[in-house]
Order: sequence, then C-alpha cells, then structure tokens
Amino acid sequence: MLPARSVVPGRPPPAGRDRHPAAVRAANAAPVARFPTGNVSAMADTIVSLDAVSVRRDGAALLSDVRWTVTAGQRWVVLGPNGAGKTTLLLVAAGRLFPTAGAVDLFGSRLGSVDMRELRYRVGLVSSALTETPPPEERVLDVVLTAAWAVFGRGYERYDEIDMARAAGLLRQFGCGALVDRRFGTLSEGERKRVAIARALMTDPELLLLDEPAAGLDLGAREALLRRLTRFAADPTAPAMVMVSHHVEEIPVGVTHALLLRDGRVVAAGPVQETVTAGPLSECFGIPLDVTVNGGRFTARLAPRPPRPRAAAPA
Ligand SMILES: Nc1ncnc2c1ncn2[C@@H]1O[C@H](COP(=O)(O)OP(=O)(O)OP(=O)(O)O)[C@@H](O)[C@H]1O
Repeated sequence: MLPARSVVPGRPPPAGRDRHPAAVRAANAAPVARFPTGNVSAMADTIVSLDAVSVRRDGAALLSDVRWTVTAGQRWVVLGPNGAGKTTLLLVAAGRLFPTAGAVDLFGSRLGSVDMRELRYRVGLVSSALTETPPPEERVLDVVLTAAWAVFGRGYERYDEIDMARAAGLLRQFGCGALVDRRFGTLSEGERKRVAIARALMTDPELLLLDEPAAGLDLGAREALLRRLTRFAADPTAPAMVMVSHHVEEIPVGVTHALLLRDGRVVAAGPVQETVTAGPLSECFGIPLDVTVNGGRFTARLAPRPPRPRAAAPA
C-alpha cells in the first residue's frame, strides 16, 4: 500500500516497488542524527531468533544446528575464519535465505509463513553478497535517498524535503556530509562503505546487518569507520546491530555480544567480554591465541609456545 503523501499524481512508483511504512516512519521522525525505533518498552523484544537452523547447499553444510537470538538494543559481532558460514548466517537473519532445517523468527513472524518483502524493509543489510550495487554515476545523496523506494537510480519516485534531510543527515552522521554531490563511483572504498551504511539506515530499520564493514580499508579508514560505529552502538535508540568480521581488532567499542562460528557451528555466543577470550577464540580459529582488551578494543595474537621441559641432567 502506498501512503498518499508519497505519491505524485500520475507518476506511479517503479513497477513492483512500494514505499514501505518504515520509510514513512523515518520521514516523519525528527531529521536524523537519531534512529527512532518506536516504543521504548519494546526494547526487550526479540528481533531475530534462529532455532536449530541448518543450511545445506550441494551436499555441503553451511550452517548446522544454529541457535541464536538477537534482541532490541543488542550489538553483536559474528567472528569466524573464512568459510565459517558468517555471510550465510547474516543472509538467514535478514530473511533473504531460507534454512534447510530449523525455524527463523524475524520481528515475531516465522519465515515461510509471511510475505518476506514486508519484513525485509525492516532490515538494513550491507553485504557484498548482495548483487545490486549503486550505479557509479549516481549522486551520493541519491544513493541514500533512493533506499526509501528500494531502488537504485533516481526516477519518477517522489521524495519530500524531510526525506532529503534524513538522507543528508545520515551521510553527515557517517562522515560523508561533504560528499553528497559526488558521483558514487568516484568515492574511496572507505567512503563507499560508510555511504552504504547510511543507505541501509534510510528506511529506519529495526535491525542493521553489516557484513565485514571494515574489510579492505586502510588503518585510517578503518578507525574512522569504527569511531562512527562506536557512536552508533552507544545510541540507545539505534536499531539492533550485527556485524561480521574476521578480526577482533575490528570490533567497535560498544559491541555487547559475540557469536563465534566455525564450520557452520556455533563455538560460543554471549556477552562480548566473556566470549572473545583466548579459549573460545582459539577453538574458533583453530590456533592458540592470546586476547587482550585495552579501552574496550580487542587484540588477538598467536600465543607464545610454552617453554619445552628441560631434559633431566644426567645422573
Ligand atoms: N552452493 C554451495 N555449495 C557448496 N558450498 C557452498 C555453497 N555456497 C557456499 N558454500 C560454502 O559455504 C561456506 C560458508 O560460506 P560463507 O560465505 O557463509 O562463509 P563466510 O564465513 O562468510 O566466509 P568468508 O569469511 O570467507 O567470507 C564456504 O565454505 C562456502 O564455500
């Protein structure tokens, strides 16, 4: 259903695209900087829940018996080596991939029993696994703005001043305020990642999923991104967040929980300070690791070998 206020008479939206009420809710909110997620009393609500979820493809087990719940206000990091199933897990949580076995509840609705197009608008997903990417010639402001209609490329959709303000505000929040008129294709990798996050937030999602947001960034760009994500994590009105990473160094301060995956199975899950520790992390990556925490940031390195026992002196 199209809200009347977003329709330009005689100019229908692109075929098959409706503007979701989430976008209207965003548009009606105070212009940006904060991310209203509705009733504060709903903060304990379950956002996404996986019960005994398995995913098999071509005989391979991508996920096996995963049990995991994300509630409003939580900020999760999903860690694991290459091929552990992190992206698969994120796509399941986004309602874009159906499990082979088990049950997934997203915003209280069981996957498979509801129209997923409705629920997907309530999830902001940034992943290179998505095939659609912004056209290189698209203006940065429009890359964010067009998320309100779930399209790439400005067409006949109508946008209100408040939509523009929200898009510009999100770009400012992620340090891209000076880039609004640039062509997307001219941005650096770090700038693109931050613009992609701003776009994912345009529809005021209740769940933000970031797949390796810091991958490929140089040290400065990584730290700039982590600073933004730290602020985001500290905002009590921001949506629940799940980010995937290979590196504990990429965990922003403010992440509350961690899930460690290996070979599609959960090695450990729980509060980040209890989970990102030497034991579970070593099991997850299959090597002995030492973990240190400094100012809320994590570092992992290969544990030094224990000293060899001395040979007994000859009698
Ligand atoms: N259709 C398929 N058939 C067989 N195996 C598959 C198929 N699709 C994916 N896989 C395998 O599933 C595993 C999990 O993939 P996934 O992309 O979820 O891992 P990941 O943890 O995100 O990896 P990375 O960190 O390298 O991005 C990988 O080993 C991948 O090769």
